[in-house]
Amino acid sequence: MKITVVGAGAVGATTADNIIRRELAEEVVLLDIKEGVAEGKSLDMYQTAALLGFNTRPIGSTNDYEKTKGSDVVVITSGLPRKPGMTREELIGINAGIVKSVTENILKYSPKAIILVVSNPMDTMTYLALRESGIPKKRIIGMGGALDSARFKTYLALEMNVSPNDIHGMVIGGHGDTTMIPLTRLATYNGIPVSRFIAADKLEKVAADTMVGGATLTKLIGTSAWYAPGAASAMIVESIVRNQRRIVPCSVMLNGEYGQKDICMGVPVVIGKGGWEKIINLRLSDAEKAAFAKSADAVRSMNAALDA
Ligand SMILES: NC(=O)C1=CN([C@@H]2O[C@H](COP(=O)(O)OP(=O)(O)OC[C@H]3O[C@@H](n4cnc5c(N)ncnc54)[C@H](O)[C@@H]3O)[C@@H](O)[C@H]2O)C=CC1
Ligand SMILES: O=C([O-])CC(=O)C(=O)O
Repeated sequence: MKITVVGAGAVGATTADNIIRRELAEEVVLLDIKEGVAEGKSLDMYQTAALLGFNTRPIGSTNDYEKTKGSDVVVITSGLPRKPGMTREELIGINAGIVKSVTENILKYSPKAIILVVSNPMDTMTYLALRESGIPKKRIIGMGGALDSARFKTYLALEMNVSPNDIHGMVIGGHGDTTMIPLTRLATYNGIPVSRFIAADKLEKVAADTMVGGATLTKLIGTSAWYAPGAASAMIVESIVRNQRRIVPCSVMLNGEYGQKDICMGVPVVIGKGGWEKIINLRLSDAEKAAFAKSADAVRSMNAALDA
């Protein structure tokens, strides 16, 4: 098994670090355009092997795609992160060009790879990678809902003063400050609806905090987050390489599911060795359906900006 992570910045390096520590592949290639950075970070990571006991070999590359040849899974994190006060959508101008060229280069050397898109605005970048590559849709997955759901569970756990590990919940829709949909109605504390433990107004605040989870961190840190994004990306990679068939909300191409077509958006999917294997069709309430349709309108207008 060989995995490539493109972009050796905050998210890419953290993703690679999580993948390596869990020995998800024999080789992990980290690639960046900045001279020496991927090589340096890979060597730094490899020097933790003697301390942590893993056997995966990280390999750095300054824009040499030959080194990525034959990758089974590729994570694309290259691109600008937002600064405080910005939306993810404002990154489209620069990141679209980066994601397009990276996808082309990757597929030249790894035509069978499953691609996990992380760069923002993620739903549109996922759509772009699929449209430009023309590879089977099940091999292109956008990472957003895994992270948003982790944030949702964390805020629920903090509100209830319980372990996040006992909370189940999903965030679907677009990966944007106003487009994501935390499914409070379906969230549970070990199977028990969280509404039994949290008052309605508090639950609404948890949902609102989840939606601006990325913006809150960006304001605090000065750039966007990387620990949870890296862990979320590695979790999806693990479900692919170990064929765990976990249900994870991911941005995938819809063809009539959830009432939408020709758009990549976050819905629960089964993730296994073939990529996303099937979409789980949730029975949404009327309000949730309306929120999904509104979210789709926003994502669709962002996709239209690709051709503007
Ligand atoms: N989908 C999600 O849930 C999340 C998405 N993101 C997004 O991930 C992206 C990366 O964020 P960070 O790692 O924090 O940024 P960063 O600035 O730390 O790293 C980005 C890296 O990409 C590299 N890069 C730029 N153009 C490249 C190219 N053509 N080929 C290879 N490498 C190239 C840069 O040199 C830099 O090292 C951003 O677009 C950010 O918005 C971040 C967190 C969560
Ligand atoms: O907030 C951002 O710009 C980065 C991101 O997508 C997240 O952390 O959810």
